[in-house]
Amino acid sequence: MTTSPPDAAVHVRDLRKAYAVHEKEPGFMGSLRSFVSRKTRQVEAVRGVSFDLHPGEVVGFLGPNGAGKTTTLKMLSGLLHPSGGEARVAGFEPRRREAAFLRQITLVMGQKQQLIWDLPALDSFLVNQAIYEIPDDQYRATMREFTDVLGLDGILKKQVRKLSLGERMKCELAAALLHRPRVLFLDEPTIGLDVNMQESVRAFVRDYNERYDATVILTSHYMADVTALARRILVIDQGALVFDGDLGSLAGQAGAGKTIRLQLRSPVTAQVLAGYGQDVSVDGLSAQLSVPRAEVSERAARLLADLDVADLTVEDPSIEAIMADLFGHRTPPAPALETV
Ligand SMILES: Nc1ncnc2c1ncn2[C@@H]1O[C@H](COP(=O)(O)OP(=O)(O)OP(=O)(O)O)[C@@H](O)[C@H]1O
Repeated sequence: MTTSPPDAAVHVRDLRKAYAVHEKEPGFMGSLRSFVSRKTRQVEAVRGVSFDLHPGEVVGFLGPNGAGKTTTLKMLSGLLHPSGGEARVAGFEPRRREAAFLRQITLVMGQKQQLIWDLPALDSFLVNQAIYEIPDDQYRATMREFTDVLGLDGILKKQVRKLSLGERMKCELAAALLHRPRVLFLDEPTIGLDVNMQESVRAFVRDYNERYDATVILTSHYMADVTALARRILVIDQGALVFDGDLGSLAGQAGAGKTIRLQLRSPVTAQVLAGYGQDVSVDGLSAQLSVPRAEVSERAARLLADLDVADLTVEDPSIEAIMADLFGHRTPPAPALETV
């Protein structure tokens, strides 16, 4: 067993999880056969993941569908027992689910809800106040703060079932953070929300992180969440950590090109620009193209020399482009808006 660095908020070494999956042929005969002899297959969802997070760090946890993100977060919050390896969160072993540990963490799953459906959110908050033994003055202060940052005025006394998806998600977040946890596991916290609501959730998470120096692990299919909140990125693929670093290095590793944006003084066709780079698009006197990272200066110099350019800017590739480079067709599109 390794010892965790004394200041690590999250310490993970060689963490593993294998699920036993029962397999059954389709149809009635399949059911009969599986009744007589049951076939079991091991799915290695997480295969030896290691990382450390220091207090206050916000990391984006990315990977294609089925990579092992949710399984890792469930192990770190103690909902699943690892098949091997070691995890410590805020100094606790998550699998023991000690009360003192549960007071330090929260797990928010955008697809699941903890609020009581038929009651106003305020009632669920009071239940959480009792469960986490939050003193009255702290409860009132936190409620004031969350109401302010999340704009909860006017929705707390409505039945949860009557709230819009975005209003409900705001209440879910407030309920999950009411006990002021120091470590946040946020699994798709903005899923299905419209762009404004996604921005409110991001602003809330940013504010909470700064106010309480909270450590945050965030998974999201909306890359804007990740770029807005996280400086460090962990990428998991088929249960293994394949990247740990900043966005710029991830772009370098993925081999994604840079984007050159042009403002032209006289029109140029896409065919002409195709001689300078790829993924060319032209809209009147504006154009953009993608060029290999190592050749940015040479291509930019040629464009400036050959064409009548009013302005030229160079941008890093979007994180969507990076993930597409890394995982190609396995990268899921952002989910469609959910209706409730
Ligand atoms: N309860 C379970 N029983 C069996 N297999 C499971 C179970 N939960 C997850 N898996 C499998 O483990 C693997 C990892 O799943 P996990 O949900 O952790 O991935 P993920 O990265 O969160 O994916 P997504 O982005 O689609 O939510 C997948 O192959 C999945 O099918």
